[in-house]
Amino acid sequence: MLRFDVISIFGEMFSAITAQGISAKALDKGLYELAVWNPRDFTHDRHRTIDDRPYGGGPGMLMMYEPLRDTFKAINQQQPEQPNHTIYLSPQGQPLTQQRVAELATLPRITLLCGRYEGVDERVIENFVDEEIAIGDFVVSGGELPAMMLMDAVIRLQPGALGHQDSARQDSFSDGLLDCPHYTRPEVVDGKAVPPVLMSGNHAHIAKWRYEQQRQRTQARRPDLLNN
Ligand SMILES: CN1CCN(C(=O)c2nonc2N)CC1
Repeated sequence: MLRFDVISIFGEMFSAITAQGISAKALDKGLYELAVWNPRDFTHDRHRTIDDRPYGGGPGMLMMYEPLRDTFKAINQQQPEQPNHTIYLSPQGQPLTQQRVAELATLPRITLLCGRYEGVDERVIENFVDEEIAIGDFVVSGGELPAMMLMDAVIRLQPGALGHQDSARQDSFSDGLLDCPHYTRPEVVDGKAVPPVLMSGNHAHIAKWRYEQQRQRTQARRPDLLNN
């Protein structure tokens, strides 16, 4: 079973994936397990301090090294026999792709470090992080939402997570192309009809049309994907 260990000072945010949807059902089915660790539990001062000002000056605060070091130590005492892959969510990371998601989905164990403030002391990354991943070229308030997006993408690829295993295969990017258009009832609405091929019952024609739609849509919207 895939195990996620998440380091966050806002662990309650993760109810967004444990309480609803495919990720909640997958948790109930035992397709993955999740443990959330708060670095404040690894402090020793009255104020449970986990952040401090940056050396050299500059705006904001940084997450300090020692509470994170001690959190990693506690995590790595769990199931030490399981190889652990530690990811720091950060705008400085490699952009997350469906290909990387598929690779991550094969791992037995993933630790996700969710930064807050201006980030973490660089020595944390040097000593404990295997991979930095960016969820996009924009900045959000912390690593929790990026972590949940990565987790959701990985969880839905776990066998048994989706009602129909084909769903994951048909997703956008799963074959390097954007997804084709989809339609459901009614057949005609506001003067717009479902493409007749989809009503033909001819599965070969339908598959051909869908693939052609994927290629046209990818060429029009994301030609960069066609160079891979
Ligand atoms: C310290 N904190 C800054 C904000 N942040 C991100 O914007 C981010 N994470 O992953 N992809 C991203 N983009 C997470 C880390």
